[in-house]
Amino acid sequence: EVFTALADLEELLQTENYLITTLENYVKAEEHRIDLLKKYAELYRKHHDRASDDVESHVSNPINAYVLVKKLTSDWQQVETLIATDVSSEYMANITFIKENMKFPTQEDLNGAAVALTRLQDTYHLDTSSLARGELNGVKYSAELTAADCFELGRQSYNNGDYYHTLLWMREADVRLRRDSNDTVDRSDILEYLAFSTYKQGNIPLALDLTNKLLEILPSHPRALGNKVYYEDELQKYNQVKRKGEEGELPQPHTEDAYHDEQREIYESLCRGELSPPIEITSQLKCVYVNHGNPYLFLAPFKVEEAYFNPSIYIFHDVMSDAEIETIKRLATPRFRRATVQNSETGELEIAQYRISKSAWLREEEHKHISDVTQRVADMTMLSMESAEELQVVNYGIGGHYEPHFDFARKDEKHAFKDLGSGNRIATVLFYMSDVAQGGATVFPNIMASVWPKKGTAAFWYNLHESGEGDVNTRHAACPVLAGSKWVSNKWIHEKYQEFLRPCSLVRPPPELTT
Ligand SMILES: O=C(O)CCC(=O)C(=O)O
Ligand SMILES: [Fe+2]
Repeated sequence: EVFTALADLEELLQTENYLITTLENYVKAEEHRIDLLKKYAELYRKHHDRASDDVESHVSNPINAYVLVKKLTSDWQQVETLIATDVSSEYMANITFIKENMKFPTQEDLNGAAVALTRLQDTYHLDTSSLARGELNGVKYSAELTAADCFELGRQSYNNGDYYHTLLWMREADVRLRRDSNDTVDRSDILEYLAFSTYKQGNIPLALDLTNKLLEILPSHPRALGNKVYYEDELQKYNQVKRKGEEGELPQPHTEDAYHDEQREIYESLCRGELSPPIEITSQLKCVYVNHGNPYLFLAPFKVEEAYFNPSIYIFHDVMSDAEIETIKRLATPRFRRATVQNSETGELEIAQYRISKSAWLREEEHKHISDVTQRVADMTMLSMESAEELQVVNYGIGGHYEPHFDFARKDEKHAFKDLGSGNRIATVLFYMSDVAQGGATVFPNIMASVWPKKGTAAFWYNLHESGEGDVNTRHAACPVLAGSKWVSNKWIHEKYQEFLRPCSLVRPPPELTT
């Protein structure tokens, strides 16, 4: 599928360019054919009208008689041939070739792109009408959506059983249709989706109301007639129950659900940049130059900023050059696959809605720039790269994200990493290889920390406590990308060989001995 990475979407523009050219050429060919037919028609009409002025004297002339017969035999044959000429096959063959040989989106892509848009809408609190105007947080990025575009978003949501977004987008389609009645969508279709989704959301009176409106437009609409009876019945039953006072209590939210809702709220607020760590933490955070006593780093020490303290999250500035980034992107792009996650029960790799991006792995031997990056990670972290994984490159497309997760394997994940022989993922170094126009932060909901992508910087944290126990506070997520393209790469460092290397802190002196 193509919607999961921006790199693929760029190729779609090229496909579209070929399609447009084919369409233009087809239109030209058809126009030429129609022009010829028009000329024939005009000529025939002219001759005919002249003859009709005086029928008898016209046909009594032998030359005219000959011309008339000839026109209707051999000349007319040409007209028929021209009418029957199939200009379309050649162009259809062209289109088929383009679809088969170039990147082309599928129905799943359409669905994926629609789901991504509704996810962005929720996470970033974007209202439907601004989105339809092509605005993201007040910045106009794109053309307006038509009523038909909004209708399709509603239809996709409906097919996913998402009635909440169906209603939002169908209402918007309706508003836009009233404004621009030239649009290619029928109000009756909008009303039908609105009525059914409203019913699904439990509002029977409104569903009935909408169905009646639909019947005003199309009085014999078969489904609407059936639904009207059904809604009226349901409403009657409901009213009877209410009169008897048998109404049960409203279901109370399950406490576990409430916990998850709260977690989700924190996660999304962090993505919107509305939360930060408490002042007790932020007031202690430092920015320092670090050389780890490594003579190579004396002249160009690392610029390190703390994003959180205990667990420490470090931000290293300017640790990946533009040239390295270009190499990494170039090598990874042709190898991109939809990113997978490990099923914690079966150990199988599978695709999931909660992780949407494309990724590829790069080996050190492939390019000096890759091995340079590994060496830099060693210098930054002072850890051994002996047991580290290859470099994972990730590109996020429209609404691409990775919901809150741990990078380390939990105890119950028996199958966790293929190579647990090298121990668990002790640390993560996450390189940002692009700036992101809007959205796309890496956020840590347990500690309310966030790191915003900046090209050339890297985030570094330990996933495990010194005991080897997983640190639950490292739970983190990649927020959906709202505007722009997000490129990152991960270097996961494992426990093996780090026994004597792990420093207590990168930026703080060891605690002083007290007497
Ligand atoms: O892209 C990000 O900001 C985080 C990615 C991540 O957490 C992961 O790939 O494990
Ligand atoms: Fe992660």
